[in-house]
Amino acid sequence: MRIAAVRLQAYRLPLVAAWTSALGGFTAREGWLLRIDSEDGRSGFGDCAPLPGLVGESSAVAGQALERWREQLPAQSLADALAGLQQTPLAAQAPAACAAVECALLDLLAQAAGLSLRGWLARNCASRPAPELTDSVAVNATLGALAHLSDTALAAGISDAITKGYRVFKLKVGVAAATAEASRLRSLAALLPADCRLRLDANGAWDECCAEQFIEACAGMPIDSLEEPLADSADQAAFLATLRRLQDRATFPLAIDESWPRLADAAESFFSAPPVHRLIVKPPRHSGLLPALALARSAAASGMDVVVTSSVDSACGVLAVAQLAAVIDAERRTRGSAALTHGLATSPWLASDTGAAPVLAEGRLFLPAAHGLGFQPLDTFFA
Ligand SMILES: O=C(O)CCC(=O)c1ccccc1C(=O)O
Ligand SMILES: [Mg+2]
Repeated sequence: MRIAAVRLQAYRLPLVAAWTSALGGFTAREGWLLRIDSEDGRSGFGDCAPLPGLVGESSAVAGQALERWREQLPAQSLADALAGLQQTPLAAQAPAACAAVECALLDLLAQAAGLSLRGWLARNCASRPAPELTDSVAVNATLGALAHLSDTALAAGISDAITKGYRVFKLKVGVAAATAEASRLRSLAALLPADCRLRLDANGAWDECCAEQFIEACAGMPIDSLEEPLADSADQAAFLATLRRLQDRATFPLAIDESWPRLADAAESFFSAPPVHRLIVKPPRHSGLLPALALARSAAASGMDVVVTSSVDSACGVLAVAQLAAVIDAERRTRGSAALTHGLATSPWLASDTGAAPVLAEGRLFLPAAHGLGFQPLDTFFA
């Protein structure tokens, strides 16, 4: 099956409230929806919305890469386009753009095979025998930055999330003083139902001393995990050694998220003795769903937990990551472990979207039954 046309549509989606973290924030998400039409009249979709410093390349680099692919892809077969995608230097230079192209190609291949995208991944790329998929994945509620929530707003946010069936609540920390944040968390933790946990993300806010103080202060609290406790350092060996020391002291998993790209070159030695217990996987950072699945499998084989998250992405981007989460969960269950909770409940942060976002209920994200990705853009896109 050949590619007939490639179309791009830029978008800007305002948030319902400002997103803040130790790495700054944003009030809107900007990116492109990519549509690839095949000669048989089907359309596949991909989302490209990098967040420089957090996920992927700059917008300028992403835009140029998407233009290049728009010129190069027509008349290629889907299989050739997919096989060639990771071979070009553009794949590493523009991982978010590459992920969008890959997603649209996989959408078309899965539709042509009469399979959901997760079904296609499970059949073509996952372990043998193909793991048994579920149609929903557990997700955390995404509450925002602790420092920017009043006690009242925080209590209301948690109680609303509990009503909606969430059991894991994600909060950004590292915005105010670490000791003050830890003592607020302690008061909050005392009010949580027994089966609920806090998932924290410092986005690299702290030096070793601060991180250690925070982690000590959290001892005994129902913490699911803490992402990126440690500020970037030019000395990679020292960074990893400090993370390892912090993980040894913590009673909960520490997670690597945005510092992965600097560690990826030494992935083999990293996975031979992982310094932390958890890796956050974001396909637009890793050039697509297939490289992200390969990375997730390396991490899982090393004993790490793998959590996939979106980055307040549009419905198209969230669906792609959620399809991957279903496959990662299924493989984890075949190893006898319970599925983890993923960071995919970000759509409520968007005041408008590119299409229908996946249904969130009972603390889970429900995947569409449709063949392919299951994304349909609003009529205003590609009009
Ligand atoms: O995981 C979630 O629930 C929300 C995702 C999230 O925290 C995030 C959103 C945008 C950019 C970076 C991050 C991050 O995990 O650091
Ligand atoms: Mg994070």
